[in-house]
Amino acid sequence: MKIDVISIFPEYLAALELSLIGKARTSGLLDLTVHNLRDWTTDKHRTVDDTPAGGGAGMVMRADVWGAALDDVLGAAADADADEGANGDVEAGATEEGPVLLIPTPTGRVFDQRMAEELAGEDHLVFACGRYEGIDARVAEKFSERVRVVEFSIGDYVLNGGEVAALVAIEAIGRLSPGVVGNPESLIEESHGAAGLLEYPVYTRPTSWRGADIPDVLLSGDHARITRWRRRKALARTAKRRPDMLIDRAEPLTMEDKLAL
Ligand SMILES: COc1cccc(COC(=O)c2cn[nH]c2)c1
Repeated sequence: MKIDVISIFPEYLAALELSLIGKARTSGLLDLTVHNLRDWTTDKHRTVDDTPAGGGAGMVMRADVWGAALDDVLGAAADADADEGANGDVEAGATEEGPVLLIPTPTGRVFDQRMAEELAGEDHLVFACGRYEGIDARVAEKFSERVRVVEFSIGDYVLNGGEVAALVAIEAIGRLSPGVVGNPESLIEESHGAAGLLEYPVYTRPTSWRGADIPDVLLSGDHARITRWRRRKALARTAKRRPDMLIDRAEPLTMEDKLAL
């Protein structure tokens, strides 16, 4: 998978050189490049923003600078000159192939494990990290004529820029890419995973710690019993903390599940 990130603070993305994502980059599993948006400016001061049309506080990021950067980074898929059909119509919008342009924004669709799974199957992701009051709306509008554009939010709060949201999404997506996580098994029982429940509580040595012991069942060696216990704990935790996850389930609850609630 190829990932490009465009930001005025490329050093913010240095965390992607560490740990699993860092190893995936070294091994070539993940081809990740961070770009400085200012490299596409043409003025002496390398200006990327201007005052908001219609007034208001703060600054807005310029469409011309973002357009130049995205034309380069998205490559052929986003060629600015539309290919006209025989009757002169501009070719219809974005296709299911080609790169996906991802824009972190408080106004976006909420990023969740489903979206991470969908995006993990893509060949090329381009993250446009906005700052200030955001990016000129014509950028998402015009590029959506050429590529798939996903404006996404990582939660209902406002950050100073999209870099942190891009780090969250890249980690959530990257770890699902084949080969990035050593043992794919560990991806199955996770919270928000296939079971559609929060994960059960986990324990390890020491067996006894400050008067609290590991639940006996986990030391019993009876794997069927352990599996049942873990399912019951996952259900109880989900019912208590995220009852919304028990409604409209892809995986309906079994009778044993319902009895455990
Ligand atoms: C592109 O326009 C803007 C405008 C304002 C802030 C940001 C940074 O993203 C967030 O604040 C965010 C992302 N998910 N939850 C919050 C982007």
